[in-house]
Amino acid sequence: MTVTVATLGFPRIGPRRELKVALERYWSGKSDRAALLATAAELRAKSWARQVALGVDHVPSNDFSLYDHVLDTSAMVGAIPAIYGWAGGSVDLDIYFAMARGAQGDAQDECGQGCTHKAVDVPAAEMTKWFDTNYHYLVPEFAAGQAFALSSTKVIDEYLEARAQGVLTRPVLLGPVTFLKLGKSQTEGLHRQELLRALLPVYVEVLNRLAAAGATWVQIDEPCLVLDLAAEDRALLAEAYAALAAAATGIKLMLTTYFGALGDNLDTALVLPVAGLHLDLVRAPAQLGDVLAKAPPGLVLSLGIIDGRNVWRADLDAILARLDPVAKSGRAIVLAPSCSLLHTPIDLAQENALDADVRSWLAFAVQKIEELVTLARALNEGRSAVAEALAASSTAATSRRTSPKIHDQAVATRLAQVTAAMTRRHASFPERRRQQAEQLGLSAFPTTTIGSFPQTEDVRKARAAHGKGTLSDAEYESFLREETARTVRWQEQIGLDVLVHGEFERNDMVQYFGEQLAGFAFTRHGWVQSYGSRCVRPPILFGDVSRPKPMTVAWWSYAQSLTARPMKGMLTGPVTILNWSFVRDDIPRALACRQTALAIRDEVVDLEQAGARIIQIDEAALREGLPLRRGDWNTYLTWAVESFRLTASGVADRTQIHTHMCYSEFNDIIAAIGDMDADVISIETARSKMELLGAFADYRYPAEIGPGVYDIHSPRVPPVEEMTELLRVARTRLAPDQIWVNPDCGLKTRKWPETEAALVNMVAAAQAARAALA
Ligand SMILES: Nc1nc2c(c(=O)[nH]1)N[C@@H](CNc1ccc(C(=O)N[C@@H](CCC(=O)N[C@@H](CCC(=O)N[C@@H](CCC(=O)O)C(=O)O)C(=O)O)C(=O)O)cc1)CN2
Ligand code: MET
Ligand SMILES: [Zn+2]
Repeated sequence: MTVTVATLGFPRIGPRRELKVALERYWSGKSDRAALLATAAELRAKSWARQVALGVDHVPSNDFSLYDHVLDTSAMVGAIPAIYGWAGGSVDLDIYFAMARGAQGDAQDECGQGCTHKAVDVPAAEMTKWFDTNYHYLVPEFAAGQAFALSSTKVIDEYLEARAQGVLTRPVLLGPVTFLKLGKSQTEGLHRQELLRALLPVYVEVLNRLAAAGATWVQIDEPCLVLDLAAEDRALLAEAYAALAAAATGIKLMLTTYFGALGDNLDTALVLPVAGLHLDLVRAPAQLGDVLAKAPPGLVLSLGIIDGRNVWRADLDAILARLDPVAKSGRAIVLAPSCSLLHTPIDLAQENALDADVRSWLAFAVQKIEELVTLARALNEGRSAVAEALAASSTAATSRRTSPKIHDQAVATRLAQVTAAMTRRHASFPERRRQQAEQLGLSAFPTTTIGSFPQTEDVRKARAAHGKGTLSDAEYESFLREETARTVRWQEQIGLDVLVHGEFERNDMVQYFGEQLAGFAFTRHGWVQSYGSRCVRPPILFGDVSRPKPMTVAWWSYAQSLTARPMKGMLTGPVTILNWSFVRDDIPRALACRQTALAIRDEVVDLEQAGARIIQIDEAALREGLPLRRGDWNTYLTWAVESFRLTASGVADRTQIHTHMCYSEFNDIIAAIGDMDADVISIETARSKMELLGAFADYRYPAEIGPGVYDIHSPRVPPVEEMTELLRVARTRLAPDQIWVNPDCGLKTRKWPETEAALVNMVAAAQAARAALA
């Protein structure tokens, strides 16, 4: 039987982030809807054509999104919260982007049809991490009596669009059970079974329309199948797929799982009435044996054997050795990446500045597809048909394994000398707190920000020019100094208590450190979507990590020299550096993390020596690194927390260590957060209205907390009363002397006008809280 090749999803942003540019132009009013939609269509056409040219048999459609595929699904089924004022019918772009980004005033109204729009002031929907990735989705919201109706025909439209270009695609849908599981309801006790029963007719309608349009296969993603599931979830899956199989005409479903093993859900998955099943054999290689033993003979297996979550070139010989017996068994198989290629950069061919050795060890989305096609040809036509490609793969694997670039004896020696004492502060928190209060002398409800200030076009342009050499080192430096000085003065002026330098010199909180640490490589165009138009270029951790020289001390010293108020030292922690990088797969993650911890520890000590009284070590990604299965949590949390403590514990008791985590689910890991033993933690709480403080209160979290009162993900300016109210709620959960006042996260994505207005309001809210205390 012929082995075929599928991609489960291709990056949406375009090789040069064309989608980002088009979206931001549209949002700022510099272009119109037609221009945005034309760019989007062009990107889709190019990505389909490219995949066809590379030899993909099952090219996906509806993997593209203007913002997020979960939001697309909410639009498809008409799950639009009442605050967005949707009147039914098809969900238009204004509502779509209001859900994605919030909306304020009438600035965004550009229907251009002469209708009078009311001024709107709505917050964005909640955004959270997609499984254990750095991709964020918009959380679906379900109301009491939630009804569903087909409200966006995007999936059908894009199928037809590709078809018109001669490409018969396999449309991608987010499966109904995962969709419901990712969502939340404002009403307690809203039954998921009722929701599912209301939802299924929409899915049936979509499948029938796709069938009518000519689709034969549909990829239906149910990554919830790799999570710990309750009996109730399993029942929902059974009910959902029975209904889809019974009602949908002629469509074959490829049930797609990724990011882990089916594990104890395998039997559940295998009895679902679907035509195919996709397995992540990178995260969970061992499951292939079980599946082969148990799967009904007619079930098409899609084998996810190329890593969709990392950038390493595959060892094709090793993979072929595993595939041979499956191919010979006569079962229909499809070769695929482990998951959508959304999480990898697009094309290594664009990288001409990478170290040649490191480059030869890498594969981005395009190269991964080439690997899949090579593997399929080896199985279909024999190895000799692709001898050259196989030899190149094998040479690269050997080169990487034996390269002197990845080992550093000094790092190994230093790691061997780490003691338990190095992971503990000297005194316990109450004693540290006393010393810190004495040294800092802050008032109640101290105000601060999380670190970054707006990364304006000017800042980015200056950095780009400096990179190109058209702006000299001295010019760039003096530009950054001026930005920093202005920002420090402004923070003093509006009355913030603890200041930051603004991070203008940083391209990104992880990449900036990656560029200065030994053991990391970085790309020019290796962008990966994080949310909406926002992208990151994850550094590539390929070797042992060390810090050749101080990284942030000079900028901190300059900023502190401008003010008498405490200036926070600002660092990214080792767990976050690790989780937001592409990490080597030849040593355990825990070890790479410890190496990074030692490097950042050196920076912490140097900042203290330079005079820093407060040092913030951001661990924004600690939670997203949590394994998807509860049974694996402890191991991870143990080494992650230990790495943080190793980083933070080189300082005196009077030095205040802050950490920052911008997410809102702590209930499950609050004990580990406590074990980190930070003096102050800032967290994201504005969108969830302080919901998560319950976890801290129940745990009797002893240290100080800055629950974010300003949702920085949206241009919306929160009024004083809104933040005062959030602080009032915080006071019902925490002791007044525990509370700091700060935004949810850094302000790099914001513009100055809204930032200024919001922070002035925030300071006023803190003053109101102080007054209420007196
Ligand atoms: N790594 C990481 N993950 C994270 C976060 C984070 O901050 N970092 N925050 C959370 C939310 N996610 C976010 C992800 C990205 C951005 C973000 O702002 N990204 C920027 C890019 C940041 C960057 O690397 N900037 C570079 C490159 C900027 C650039 O585009 N330069 C132009 C040229 C500039 C010009 O001429 O205008 C180019 O290279 O083409 C720089 O400043 O130097 C963007 O998409 O716009 C924000 C939040 C969770 N995950
Ligand atoms: N210090 C960083 C900033 O303010 C923390 C961001 S967490 C994603 O941008
Ligand atoms: Zn943050």
